[in-house]
Amino acid sequence: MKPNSDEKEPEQSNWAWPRKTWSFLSEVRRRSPLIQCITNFVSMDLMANTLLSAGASPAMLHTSDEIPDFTPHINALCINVGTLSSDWLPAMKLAAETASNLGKPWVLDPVAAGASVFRMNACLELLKLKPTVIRGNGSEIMALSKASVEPTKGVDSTHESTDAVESAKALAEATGAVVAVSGAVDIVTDGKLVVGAHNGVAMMQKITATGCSVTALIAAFVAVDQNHALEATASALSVFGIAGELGLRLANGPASLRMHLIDSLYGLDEAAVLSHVKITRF
Ligand SMILES: Nc1ncnc2c1ncn2[C@@H]1O[C@H](COP(=O)(O)OP(=O)(O)O)[C@@H](O)[C@H]1O
Ligand SMILES: Cc1ncsc1CCOP(=O)(O)O
Ligand SMILES: [Mg+2]
Repeated sequence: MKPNSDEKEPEQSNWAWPRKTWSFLSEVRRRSPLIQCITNFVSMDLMANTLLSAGASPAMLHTSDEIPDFTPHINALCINVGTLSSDWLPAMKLAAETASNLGKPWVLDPVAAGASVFRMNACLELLKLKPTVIRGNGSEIMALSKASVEPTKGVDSTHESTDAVESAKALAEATGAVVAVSGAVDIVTDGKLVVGAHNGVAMMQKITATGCSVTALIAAFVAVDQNHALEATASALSVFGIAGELGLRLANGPASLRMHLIDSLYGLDEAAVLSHVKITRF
């Protein structure tokens, strides 16, 4: 029986999400999309292991010298400005431009976007290259939406994701991207529809690079169906959150949660996904 009576919009009604999410995860496992990640030094290991556990194939290639040969063969690209420096930015732009020109999806993680003028300008230049999805925490999405540089707590958020709903909608409208704001509730919007993914546990914030890693997971989900980027994004956030929920049952703290989250993501089965996905209209 359906858990709600939203007969008019079966595609978006709550009962459809668990099946949709399972179908995305199954496709990632079946097709093992190749995901190029140009990411910060902190996140490289957890991001690559997250992608492998989900069934995708990560490649952390970041030099401009290789992009013309390699990027045309990827299924999606993840760009993360976490440890940005001026010598890395041209490669990020070249990879994003190559992906965009070839119609391949790419996802931007604007880590600490509002922390400096250099970082903000880099993010604004990357936005011009048409990311398919932008995923940040509340403070990052609010700063990027207003293009405002002001004292921040760096990579951590001082806002709830729900504080950033209007900023996320405005950013989605302005860029044409699907925008995701992570937090206790993960918000996902294309500028009109807003959905919330209610999975995850607070301790995930105590593991560095969980945000970076879920952005890469979004790239893997979008890679298998780029025409449904909003659904792919919400599904990836929900799956990562469920891995955190199941992982916490076995964990003693952040270090063991990191390990059990990866194991839980690897072992997620249909029954667990169908019974745990909590995605609703927001
Ligand atoms: N309070 C919370 N409750 C449940 N899940 C959370 C909470 N805070 C963050 N998460 C989850 O942790 C992951 C990283 O999100 P977040 O900490 O917001 O990103 P970032 O590391 O970029 O700041 C996401 O999957 C998010 O859903
Ligand atoms: C600590 C840190 N410093 C620069 S990038 C980075 C990792 C940030 O990872 P996340 O955004 O997933 O918390
Ligand atoms: Mg982050």
